[in-house]
Amino acid sequence: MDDIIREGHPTLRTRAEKFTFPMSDEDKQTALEMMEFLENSQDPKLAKKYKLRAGVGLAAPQINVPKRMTAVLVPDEDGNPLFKEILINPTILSESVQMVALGEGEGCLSVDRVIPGYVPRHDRIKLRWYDLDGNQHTKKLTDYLAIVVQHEIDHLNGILFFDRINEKDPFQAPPGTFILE
Ligand SMILES: CC(C)(C)[C@H](NC(=O)Nc1cc(F)cc(F)c1)C(=O)N(CC(=O)NO)CC1CCCC1
Ligand SMILES: [Zn+2]
Repeated sequence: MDDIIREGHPTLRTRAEKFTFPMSDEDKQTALEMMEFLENSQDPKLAKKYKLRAGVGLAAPQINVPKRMTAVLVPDEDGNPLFKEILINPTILSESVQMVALGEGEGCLSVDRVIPGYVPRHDRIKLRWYDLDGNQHTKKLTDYLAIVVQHEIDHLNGILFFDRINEKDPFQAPPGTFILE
């Protein structure tokens, strides 16, 4: 997974293709490797050894695979997986009017620079996705987990987090946006 493409690579600005089922073994293998990358990046020893930033999400376009799949691995305070899923053809069925933004802004595994500013996102979303076997799942997500998933789905649509930062005033978010510290 050291072949994470960086900002400037055209694949990061393309719309990824939907999967049809059954998925090829190759695509399933790629999905599992994406999750393995996140697990390794969150292992302090391995992260140190391979100089990895602890990743919580990775979208296939970031490894130059323009297909609609993303791995999400969000740990809880004890480091146990709060949400660990490979999302195939994820779609947001509904989203709250309430907006949220991380107080410290966002970064990206494909963006090697710090871009300050609030990234306004929906605080609650109803997510639908398929797993590697083609089973359908639906789940309501809130706060940080909702932020991660929206960040990853943006990658499937060629959107990067800084596209959503207010250009005139980076730390101005839409009125009522909940700032998550
Ligand atoms: C860009 C990077 C800083 C590596 C970010 N990591 C991250 O948020 N790590 C983290 C946070 C925790 F709360 C607990 C923990 F264990 C690790 C990340 O993976 N991403 C994913 C990405 O770039 N996907 O394409 C960026 C995040 C910004 C907001 C949502 C995802
Ligand atoms: Zn990213």
